[in-house]
Amino acid sequence: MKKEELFERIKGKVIVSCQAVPGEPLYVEEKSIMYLMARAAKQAGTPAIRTSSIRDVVAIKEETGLPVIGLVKIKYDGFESYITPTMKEVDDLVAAGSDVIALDCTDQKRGDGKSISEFITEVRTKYPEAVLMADISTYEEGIRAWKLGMDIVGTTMSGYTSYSPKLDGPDFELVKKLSSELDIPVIGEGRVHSPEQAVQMLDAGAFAVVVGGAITRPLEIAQRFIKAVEAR
Ligand SMILES: CC(=O)N[C@H](C=O)[C@@H](O)[C@H](O)[C@H](O)COP(=O)(O)O
Repeated sequence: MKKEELFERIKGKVIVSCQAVPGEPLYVEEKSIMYLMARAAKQAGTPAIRTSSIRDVVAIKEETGLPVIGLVKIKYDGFESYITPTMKEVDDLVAAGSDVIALDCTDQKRGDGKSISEFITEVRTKYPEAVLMADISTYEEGIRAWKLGMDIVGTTMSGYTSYSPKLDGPDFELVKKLSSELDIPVIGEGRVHSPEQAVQMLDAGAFAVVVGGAITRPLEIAQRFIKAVEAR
């Protein structure tokens, strides 16, 4: 799908993130079951799915026919970044037909001696036509990713790097600042737990919103209910 067509499709919408990694209740070793979550999200009207792992990218594309924002979560020795940290994962996602490739564009430590600017430039050079999403945690990281030619910036990592604010809810401020500066889509992502917060993300300037755990992580949802009741 062409970049412009994809942008038109997701503008002002909720993209559902369907992810389960080993250790999570919905991770099944033998086969991907995330395509069932994606089926539900499609029926609800989502224009695209965000997912992790090659097998889930493939299964979800096959099930839904929707464009997919793909990433590979992997923790290499010496790396803090774990979202599509090296060219190997980028190559695999491209080969799997991922419509968008999401990668960590934070200042977190990389174990390969490359700066994040070098890595982004390598990816952009190798795949000039790919649609690349930068998962960032601060304003400065967002600006740098944009300057280096990333196509989309997402606030995915805000709250998950040691130096970004630890908020209970979404980072509306970051969305607001980035969307007023950048001429590429800024996706509001991370801890959007209610429909009201999704609307607030768009009101803050987000081009689209990604909602994950609040829809597709039953453990997280159940914990939130139980915690609230226990605190009563
Ligand atoms: C920090 C990190 O690793 N985020 C991951 C990135 O893809 C996913 O685990 C999140 O579910 C996704 O960002 C959506 O966020 P939330 O599930 O809060 O709606």
